[in-house]
Amino acid sequence: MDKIKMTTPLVEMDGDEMTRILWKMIKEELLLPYVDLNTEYYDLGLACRNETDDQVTVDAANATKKYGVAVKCATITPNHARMKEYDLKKMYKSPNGTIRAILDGTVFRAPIVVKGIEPCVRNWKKPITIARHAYGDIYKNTEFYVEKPGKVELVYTSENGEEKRSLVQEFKSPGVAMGMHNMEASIESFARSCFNYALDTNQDVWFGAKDTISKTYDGKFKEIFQKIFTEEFKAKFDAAGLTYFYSLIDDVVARVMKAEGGFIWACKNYDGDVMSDMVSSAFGSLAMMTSVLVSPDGYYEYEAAHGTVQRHYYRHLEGKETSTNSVATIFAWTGALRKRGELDGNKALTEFADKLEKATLSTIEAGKMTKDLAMITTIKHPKVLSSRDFILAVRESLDRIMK
Ligand SMILES: NC(=O)C1=CN([C@@H]2O[C@H](COP(=O)(O)OP(=O)(O)OC[C@H]3O[C@@H](n4cnc5c(N)ncnc54)[C@H](OP(=O)(O)O)[C@@H]3O)[C@@H](O)[C@H]2O)C=CC1
Ligand SMILES: O=C(O)CCC(=O)C(=O)O
Ligand SMILES: [Mn+2]
Repeated sequence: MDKIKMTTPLVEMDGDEMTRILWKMIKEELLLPYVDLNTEYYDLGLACRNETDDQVTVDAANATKKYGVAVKCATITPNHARMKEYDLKKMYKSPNGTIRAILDGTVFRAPIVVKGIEPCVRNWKKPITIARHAYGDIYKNTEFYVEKPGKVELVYTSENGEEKRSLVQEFKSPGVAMGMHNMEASIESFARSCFNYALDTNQDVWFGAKDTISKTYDGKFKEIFQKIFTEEFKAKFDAAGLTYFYSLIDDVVARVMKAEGGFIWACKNYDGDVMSDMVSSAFGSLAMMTSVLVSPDGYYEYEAAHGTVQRHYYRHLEGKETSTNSVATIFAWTGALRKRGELDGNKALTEFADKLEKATLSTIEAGKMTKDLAMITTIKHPKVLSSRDFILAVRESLDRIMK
């Protein structure tokens, strides 16, 4: 069989730890045998970020703007422990924060639903899609440790030198302080992408923020969502029988737990980060959630919602067998290949992405899965596979489908 050709390169961002191991296996076993992979490769592994003073991350984000579609492996965001472990020149910022700040947009995260893996929240009958604002807030903050008594102020200086200041805290003893921001234009495009996605997928939109406490910051999110909804989307929502619902974030969290699912939950950046892990884990496993960043300029970055699975990697380094679930990383590749195929009118590539997803899900439905799923499946006597054996089982299934 001839390999499927690709006309435009896909931006490939490699990553760290266990997901870097899975990345290589997925390419070797599930992609390269069938596709003449045309990627522009960026190594976002921590060693290379350190060598390039993190320039590689910026280059990868700019390449995504050039070609339109990227696929990213999970990466380490360094903390003090990682500084020592990797002998880093500095404590680099999150590559995801850097890339999302350059591309802007909304991250859509939806659970991968498969027979035999039921949500542990009994009343969830349909998937819940998290729409996470990808720009700003704590992911683009500035913060410091206050060592001695003194005053921390927030100061704004306009272009012609006028100042606006407000006291953050009069410190009598050591503490911490942080400044963060967001942009009206980014919040507007976040709102538009949520409402457009709702119309495309025929789902309601729920949004929660804490406007009673954060009257100006969260209040602005609430106001912009309502304005965009009323002015641009209400008529279309009415015609489609859909609704937009706003409430305080804590009320929304409580309601989500009692709901049936089948809606888009728009979340501010941090809420979406945390709640997507809660939703994916309750739907089955952290490794069963897709994630795509859709930028207002029409760029797409596909990834898994989970991290580098550090604990499994240390087992791997000790020479022990691991059973790490590669499904979300496989789906990051299929999402990116499908989008590349759609943009290039490359039907063979789009169909390949569909087949690889089908092969992955049918492997699980046949009772072959990694440990995280085996612990919760309703399938009797599941076969627990190692990281590699699961990918090989998907390969067998894919070979059958591709014939
Ligand atoms: N998008 C990204 O690039 C992200 C990167 N990170 C980075 O990842 C690193 C590790 O973060 P951590 O908090 O451990 O989060 P992880 O999401 O990597 O893992 C947390 C735990 O979830 C379970 N888990 C997650 N993914 C899988 C999988 N594919 N298969 C099986 N189990 C899974 C494991 O549980 P158990 O051990 O019980 O089996 C694991 O220990 C950090 O350095 C962080 O900076 C974190 C989040 C996102
Ligand atoms: O970039 C990071 O450090 C964390 C990212 C993350 O947790 C996510 O994308 O869900
Ligand atoms: Mn996260």
